Formats: sequence, structure tokens, C-alpha cells
Amino acid sequence: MKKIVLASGNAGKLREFSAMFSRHFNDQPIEIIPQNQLNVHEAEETGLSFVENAILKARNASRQTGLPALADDSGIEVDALNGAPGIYSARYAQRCGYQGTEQGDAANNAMLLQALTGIASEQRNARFQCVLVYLRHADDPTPQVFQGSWEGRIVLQPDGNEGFGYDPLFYVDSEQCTAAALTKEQKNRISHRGVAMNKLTENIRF
Ligand SMILES: O=P(O)(O)OP(=O)(O)OP(=O)(O)OC[C@H]1O[C@@H](n2cnc3c(O)ncnc32)[C@H](O)[C@@H]1O
Ligand SMILES: [Mg+2]
Repeated sequence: MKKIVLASGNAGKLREFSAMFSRHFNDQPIEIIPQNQLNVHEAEETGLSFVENAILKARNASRQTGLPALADDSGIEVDALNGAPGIYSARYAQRCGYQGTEQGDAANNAMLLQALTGIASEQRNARFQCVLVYLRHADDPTPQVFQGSWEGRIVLQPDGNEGFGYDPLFYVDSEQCTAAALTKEQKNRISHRGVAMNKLTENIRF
């Protein structure tokens, strides 16, 4: 059985990957192991782009485990905010000095709604970005990179209970609901991560 470390500590991403791997690779002898099960210390995300951060995360996990590694760096870009939160999506509220009592995803979502106060619906275009990086080993000089993006717009009020992160704020025109109102299967079929994962499955033989 080939083992691959999944270099993410985000429970929402891990749930989506678990469903996507069982759909795409159920006939292949591979085992995907989340990095926290292998006691990997998380990498510092010091890059200035999604791809740099994904490489840092994959290399860190591969170095500490001796296994091939897959990492996901992702985030949301809002046009009216010149692309913010972008690569800082996970740390948005903290970086903006958000004063509310919420924590984690809830604080980030509240901060984003606050930043967009007074901006009309048609000026709230946004997209999720996902970059996946696969490294065969920690010093792999040819990281394989797969990217996906997903267009939408930021709603005025959060809606939906599925998904994670910014999903309750991300309205998808084609589905006429937020990403948090989709099932995991529906989201994976069309999301930034689903698109990147489809490219990976077409190009990688583990
Ligand atoms: O780095 P890892 O350990 O993978 O976990 P993380 O949560 O820190 O992940 P990132 O650094 O890639 O930051 C991604 C941010 O973008 C958000 N995000 C990414 N994909 C998303 C999705 O499909 N739906 C909602 N929010 C998403 C997520 O909530 C984070 O705030
Ligand atoms: Mg992170």
C-alpha cells in the first residue's frame, strides 16, 4: 500500500479530500494519511503566493514523515478588496485586528462582511482559489502543481450549514445558493478544490 501524507490540518478540507479520494482512487492501493496523525508540526506559511505556500506545506510534511506529500493552499479573493483576503484568508480577522468575540472561521466571515459594508451585490464578485502540490519526496525538484478557481459573490447575510470557512458567504450563481447550502458531493463537483483535484487525477500516477 502506497502511503501519502496529506499536509493539511483543516478538518473541512480533510473531509472533502476523503470523499474525493474515495471517488477517484478507490481502485488504487494508496493510503492518504492526514499529517496530524503522523505528528507533523505545521509549516509556517511565509510564501507570497498560493503555490509557494503549498510547496512549503508539502515539503514540511514530506521532510518530517519521509513520505510523498500532497498540500492544498487556498483562499478567497474579493475584487472590491483588491484580492484580499487572498493568501491571508485563514488569518484575515487577526491581520485586520478584528475586535468581535468570534473565533476562527466565524471571525474571518464577520471581518469580511464588515470590510464590504455598503458595497452593493453587483460589486461583490469573488473567487475561491486552490493550489494543490504533490511532492514525491522532500527534495523533489519538480513539484507537480494543479490549480482550480471558482467564481461567485459575497452575500449580505451568511446562509447554509454545510462546508467550512467562507462557504456561508459565497453565493454560486449556477446553483442559486451559497457554497454552504451544497452537499459535499455537489461542492466537490464544481469547487476550486474539485477542479484542481480533477486535474491531479488526470495527471498523476501515484
Ligand atoms: O494550511 P492548512 O493546514 O491546509 O489549513 P488552513 O485552514 O490554514 O488552510 P489555508 O492556509 O490554505 O487557508 C485557507 C483559507 O481559505 C478558506 N477556504 C479554503 N477553501 C475553502 C472552501 O472550500 N470553502 C470555504 N473556505 C475555504 C479556509 O477557511 C481558510 O481560511
Ligand atoms: Mg494554513
